[in-house]
Amino acid sequence: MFFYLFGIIFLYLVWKLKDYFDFKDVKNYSKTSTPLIKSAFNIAFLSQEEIFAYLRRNADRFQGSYAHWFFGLWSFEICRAKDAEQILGSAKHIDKSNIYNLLHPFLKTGLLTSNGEKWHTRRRLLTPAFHFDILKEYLEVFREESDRLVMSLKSMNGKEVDIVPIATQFTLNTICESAMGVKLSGFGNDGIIYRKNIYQMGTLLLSRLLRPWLMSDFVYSLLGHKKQMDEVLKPVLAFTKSIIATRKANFTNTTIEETPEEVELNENIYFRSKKRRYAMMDTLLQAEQQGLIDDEGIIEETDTFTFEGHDTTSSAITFIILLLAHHPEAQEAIFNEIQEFLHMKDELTIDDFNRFEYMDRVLKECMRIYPPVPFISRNLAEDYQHDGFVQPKGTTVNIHIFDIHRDPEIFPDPEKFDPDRFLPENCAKRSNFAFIAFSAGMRNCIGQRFAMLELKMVVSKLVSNFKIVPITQREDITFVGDMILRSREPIRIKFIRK
Ligand code: HEM
Repeated sequence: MFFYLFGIIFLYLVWKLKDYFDFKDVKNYSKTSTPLIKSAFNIAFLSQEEIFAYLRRNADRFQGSYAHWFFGLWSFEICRAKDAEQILGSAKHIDKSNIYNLLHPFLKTGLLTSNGEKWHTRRRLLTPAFHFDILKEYLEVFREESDRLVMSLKSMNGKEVDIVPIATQFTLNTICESAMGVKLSGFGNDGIIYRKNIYQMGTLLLSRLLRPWLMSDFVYSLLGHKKQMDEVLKPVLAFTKSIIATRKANFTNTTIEETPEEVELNENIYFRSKKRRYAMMDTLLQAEQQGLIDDEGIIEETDTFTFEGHDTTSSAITFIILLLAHHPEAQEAIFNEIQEFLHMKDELTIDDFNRFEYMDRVLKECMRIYPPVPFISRNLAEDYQHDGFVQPKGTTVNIHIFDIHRDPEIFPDPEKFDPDRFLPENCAKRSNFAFIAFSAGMRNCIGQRFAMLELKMVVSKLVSNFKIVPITQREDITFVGDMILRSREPIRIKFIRK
């Protein structure tokens, strides 16, 4: 096996050496990190936490964006807002880089991973699923699930809890109900296995990404990694498939029962049925009836929404709670803001949530410090000039949201929690690309408003019912390199009933 591996790596390096000489311009660029063979091997076998730290060290060393040469692959690593603006603000560089191909066995080419015409068509098709009227329906799901979360935390009053699995279960419940219209409780242990295997997949993906010789499907399979990945993915893919089947059966039954007038009415409000709550998947099922998408398409989008819609929000909730726990003054200010809006009524409306200015600033500041998606990646559609050097067409550009959010020139004392950074007058002083937790430009997050509403609902319920007390200290957190921001250790919190 070792002999095989050595041979493959050697052939790969000889083949890639040509690229090194092709990229003459970048090679002379002073901010270039070119780990030589020995250190490149060290990087390839770094642990998840070491790779996260390595990237932060590089951002620090170059005090901004830099070029990176790693096993024959050139990439441009963006750590500053002005460079991110050049890429994300352009209508040209909208294609995802090859890194996303690693997600194909899981998400195929759904909205997150597709490019070109397919992406345009799907984005148009799915945008109505986030219409204001529909968000109102999701709000009810968020309310029910947040109430359930509060009940469960009350039963653990004052005890130390690890918030990570609690947040993940909450967000998986909400996405299953709002995206797929089914309650997770009806699927036994499937949700738990799904969550566990998504974590394992992240680890396997990173190890493939760090070892470029594994990019070839042939080599990946030859060395036995594909089998391992297939085993991890099997229950994940089966989980969404079974949910789609359940919803599909209901969808067909419901449409048969409706009168032509009802069908017309439902179509006008994005296929919402009066008989049951709308789910994002209904948009896809309706599109299927119109011949705009096939079975495969429904599966890839459902997998995409289930994954993107729960793991990101779970990371966001985890770190929002941690920061609130460390800032009782912010908990109190949010509570006071809620009281102003609750005046004379029991529950908050979608308009109230949209008017919460202070809470909005707190959530953004939390996602600035702890962006749930720490990096994204693009493929340059044409040559790109940077600092007098040309990054050639086809180069992978990695945009490190984590480092962009820590640029001390834009966010002085970046680790300090200061929601006032998001006061309108302060936002006006900086680039629109300085805070990009939801990315920006044409390929920004389609679920941004959905996510903000979910976060505001759960935060308002938690702050109204509990005093949130920290156990984990911020400086004790070790982050791991993954698609989503995760801590190696549990994040421990106490919820004390008010
Ligand atoms: C706090 C929560 C969230 C954060 C921080 C977040 C962040 C992001 C980011 C940074 C991207 C760009 C990805 C890239 O360029 O590779 C993205 C794209 C996307 N997000 Fe989110 N997201 C969140 C919640 C959601 C939710 C709740 C959904 C679905 C219900 C969702 C669905 C998507 C999809 C489908 C894309 C791909 C959009 C496209 O390429 O057209 N996200 N998100």
